[in-house]
Amino acid sequence: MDVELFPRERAEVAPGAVHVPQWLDAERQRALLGACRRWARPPAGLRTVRTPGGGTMTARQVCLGWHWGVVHTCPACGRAVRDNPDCPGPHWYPYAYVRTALDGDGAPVKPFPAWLAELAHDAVADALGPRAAPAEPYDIALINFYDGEARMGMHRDSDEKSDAPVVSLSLGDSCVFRFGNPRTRTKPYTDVELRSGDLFVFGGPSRLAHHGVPRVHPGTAPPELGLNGRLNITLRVSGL
Ligand SMILES: O=C(O)CCC(=O)C(=O)O
Ligand SMILES: [Fe+2]
Repeated sequence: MDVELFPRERAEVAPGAVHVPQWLDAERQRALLGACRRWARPPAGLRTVRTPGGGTMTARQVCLGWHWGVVHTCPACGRAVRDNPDCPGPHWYPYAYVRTALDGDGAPVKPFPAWLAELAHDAVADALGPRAAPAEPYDIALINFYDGEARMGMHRDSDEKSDAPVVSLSLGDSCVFRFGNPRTRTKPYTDVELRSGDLFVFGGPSRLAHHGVPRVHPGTAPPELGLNGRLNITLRVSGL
């Protein structure tokens, strides 16, 4: 990793949304990457997630603690569909947190380790202050792997029953992380470059803000990490 002439500064991107550059040092990044490689293996390993309407997400995902995925498939058309006018079947919001990889190999979700809950707690305390750290333990990890072509559309993390801040850790290639507002998927938003080792925490008035990843910059990972592509680990409190 190049040494910066001027270190990147921490920034409050929106109320309750803080970017802390280089929060994980090289050794902790390597350790977290090693854990992600173990979690990505079957059973209940890395999978392709379906989108409502019959497509697939370009980032592939593995979950810990609770599995987030498609639980309702339209009986008429077989797709994870919310509102398909061509389909005579009833439609539901197709996603939920469950304990098995229902839309993968059907195996039980891997456990959420205590050390990861501690890491999430420390991340919130560092980014937002010790009073912002929730009393309930962090118990969900969604780990997304992006190759150079992968993206993530604007969305809100709204399936949790807790308002505890979301903790996001990045490894590997840099990306453009678009952080918006709770009301619309469009402007106003701020584009932030997230690099390997960066922390981003969003809670309080920004807990339900729209966000997404419009672009990954291939080949920008620190060479000593040994990862082609980008991993993002989001840690959440389920409230379930
Ligand atoms: O990859 C990222 O930085 C964002 C991931 C995300 O928004 C999510 O998993 O819900
Ligand atoms: Fe998200």
